[in-house]
Amino acid sequence: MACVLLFSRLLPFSHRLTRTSICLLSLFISYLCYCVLFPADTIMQKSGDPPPSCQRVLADGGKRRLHKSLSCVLPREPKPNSVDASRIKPLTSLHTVRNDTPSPPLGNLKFGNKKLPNAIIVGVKKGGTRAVLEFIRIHPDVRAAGTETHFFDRNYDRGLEWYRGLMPRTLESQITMEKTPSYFVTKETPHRISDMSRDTKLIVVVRDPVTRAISDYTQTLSKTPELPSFQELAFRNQSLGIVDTSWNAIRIGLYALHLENWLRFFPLAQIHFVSGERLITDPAGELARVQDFLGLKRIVTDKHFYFNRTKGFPCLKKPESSGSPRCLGKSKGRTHVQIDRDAIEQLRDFYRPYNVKFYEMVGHDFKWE
Ligand SMILES: Nc1ncnc2c1ncn2[C@@H]1O[C@H](COP(=O)(O)OS(=O)(=O)O)[C@@H](OP(=O)(O)O)[C@H]1O
Repeated sequence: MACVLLFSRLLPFSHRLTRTSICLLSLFISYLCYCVLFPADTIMQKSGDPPPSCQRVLADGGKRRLHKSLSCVLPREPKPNSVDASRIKPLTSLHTVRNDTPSPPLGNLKFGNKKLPNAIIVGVKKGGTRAVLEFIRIHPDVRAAGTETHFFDRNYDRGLEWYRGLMPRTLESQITMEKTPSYFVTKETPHRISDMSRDTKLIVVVRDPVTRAISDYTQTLSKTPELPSFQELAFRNQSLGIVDTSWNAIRIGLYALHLENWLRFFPLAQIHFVSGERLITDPAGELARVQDFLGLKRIVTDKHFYFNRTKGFPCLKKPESSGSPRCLGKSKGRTHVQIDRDAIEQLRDFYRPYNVKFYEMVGHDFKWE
């Protein structure tokens, strides 16, 4: 329309112009018409300047213009690795879990933030710590570091920001967890965790110390076949029944002694003890108590477990990440080395007073006989 008007105004004078002038004039008019029909921002988009997501929203038209401007302006977060991304729950499912949870800010909508852990599985080695972590992380309000960080025992010099960097991204409504079983027997760990936050919730998976020691030995033997026999390591003098408490596999099982150190920094109410034995016979029951302790809705239930006869342990029916049933790896649930009955009886006698003391301290009889 603008082109036609312009032509009709200029035409009466054109007869006075030379052929060249007419040509130049037509070119100029064509340029003017082009500018009117294709405004500048459309041309920029077509040149590929804005990110693809912005282009797509623009193509939807004016109705979604606000949406467009937010998605284009928000800083783009780096893509997390595929495991992390698959573990992030859609917001809709979170809201069915906790209706009182306020919506996260728009910037965190997709990936959340890395936070220091609210809860740590601090022990004990070979108690069943991996099972507890894998089972609790099915919960949509829990996210966990996949590997043992060993921050409070081996990597403390690296600082809390390094530690935070190992954590998965969480939404405001989710809690962050990690597990490093050696924490329970490391002298410095309780006060270091307390320095990070006195509110940290602690979980200890305990198991009959005799079975635990044999499990520990079986694992070491699988890596070091030339290892001396269990009896040689466990006793200073087996005929006199003198146990070698300097051997780690024995020392770890002195739960009462280690717990004393923790109680100097944390109240008992802030420590939850999982029975490693019941974790195998009744995983849902133990997980119900863990969820209560963490202040979570009971979402992980017996529906999530089945007993795998080949493995001889409970396995997950449908883990969060893959959607197919899954058991723990081969290093969990190994066949133990055979230890003669006398040695086992001697170790039971040795541990008995420590166990009784431990039951008194925690107010629960774990019945390790
Ligand atoms: N569901 C399920 N599947 C497999 N294994 C299970 C399960 N629940 C508990 N357990 C017991 O966990 C024991 C290993 O304990 P941890 O995970 O704490 O070991 S480690 O300290 O991290 O190496 C492991 O010890 P071993 O049987 O001696 O290998 C298991 O008895």
